[in-house]
Amino acid sequence: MDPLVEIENLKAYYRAFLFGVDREVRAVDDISLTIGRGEVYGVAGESSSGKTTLIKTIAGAIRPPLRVVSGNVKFHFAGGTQDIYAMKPEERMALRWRHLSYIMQGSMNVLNPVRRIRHSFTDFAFRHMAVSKQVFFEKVAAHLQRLKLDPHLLDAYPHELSGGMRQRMTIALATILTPEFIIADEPTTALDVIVQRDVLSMIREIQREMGSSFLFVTHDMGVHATVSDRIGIVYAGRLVEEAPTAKLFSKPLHPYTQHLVGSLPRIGDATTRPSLEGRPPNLAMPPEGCRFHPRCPKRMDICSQKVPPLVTVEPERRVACFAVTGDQV
Ligand SMILES: Nc1ncnc2c1ncn2[C@@H]1O[C@H](COP(=O)(O)OP(=O)(O)OP(=O)(O)O)[C@@H](O)[C@H]1O
Repeated sequence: MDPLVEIENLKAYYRAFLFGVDREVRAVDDISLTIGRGEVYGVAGESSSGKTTLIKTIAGAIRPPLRVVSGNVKFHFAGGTQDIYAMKPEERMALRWRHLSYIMQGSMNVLNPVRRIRHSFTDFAFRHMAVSKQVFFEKVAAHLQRLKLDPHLLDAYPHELSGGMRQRMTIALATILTPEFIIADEPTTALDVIVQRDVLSMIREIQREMGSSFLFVTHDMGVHATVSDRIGIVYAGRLVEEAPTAKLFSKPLHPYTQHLVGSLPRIGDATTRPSLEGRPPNLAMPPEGCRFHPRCPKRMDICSQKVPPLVTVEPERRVACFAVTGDQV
C-alpha cells in the first residue's frame, strides 16, 4: 500500500469536571492506522465511541478541552511529508481545501445560508486557483457537470435546494480543488435511503475519477458495505478490528464486530437478533483491560486484567481480542 496518511499511537483526551472531580475523557486512546492513496477507509462504531474526536485529531483541529496526549499524524501530500503536530497553525490551514477537505453531516455548516451558492465556492476555493474569476467559474461549472449537477444551481440559495441536492453541492465544493484526502463525517446520515444511494455513488465516482483517499466515518454498517474498501471498528476510543470490507463482513473476528455485522437485517430472515447486554463505558472511567469485556459473550479472566494488543492475524487484518489471538500475546 502506498500510504497517504499515517497515524501512530494517537491519544487525545478531553479534560472534564465530573461530579466536582477533574477527569480525562479518553476519547481516542492509542489508535494507529494507515490510509492508502486512493483508498476509502471506513471508521465504524456506535455513538460516543470517539469517531468525531478521531477526525479532529487527524485534521489537527484541536481546541480545549481536547488535547493530544501522545502520538503523531503524518500526511504524504504533494510528494512530501507533513507532520501535522509539528506544523504551525497557518501551515496546517494552508493544507485545507487544497490537500485536505471535509464533508460533514448537515451541509448548511459549509454553504452560507444567506448567500447564493456561487459565493461559497468563491470564498473557499477562488484564492487557491491562480486564475481569473471567469476561468474560475468555468472550472466550477465543468466540475459540477462532471458530478451531474446543473451549474445554474450556483445562483440558488442553499434553502432552495433539497437536502440531497445540498449535500451533493457540498461534496462538489469539497472536491473542487481535487484534494488528496477527504474526511467524510456521517455525510449521508440525515438523508433518506434513495438520496443516500445517490450521494454514496457520487462519492464512489469522485474517488475513482480523482483518486482521492477518504476517511469515511459512519455508525451505519450498511453504508460501509457500499462505500468503504477497508473498515476500522472503534469501540470506546480504541481500534478493535481492521479488515478489508468483504472479509470483515464475511468473517468478523472481534465479538463486537460480530455483533455489529450480525445485527444487520437480511432479506428473508425475520428472526429477531439478540441485543448486546449493557452499555458502552463512560470514557472518563473506562473498565480495566479490554473495554468491551463487561459486554462480551466470550470474555475470559485475562480480559478484565490486560489490554488486548491489536495483532496482525492475517495479511491486512488486525484484531484486539484475546479470544481470537490467545492470551500469550
Ligand atoms: N467537549 C467535550 N468535553 C468532554 N467530553 C467530550 C467532549 N466532546 C466529546 N466528549 C466525549 O468524548 C467521547 C467521544 O465522543 P465523540 O463525539 O468523539 O464520539 P462519536 O463516536 O463521534 O459519537 P457520535 O456518533 O455520537 O457523534 C464521548 O464520551 C463524549 O462524551
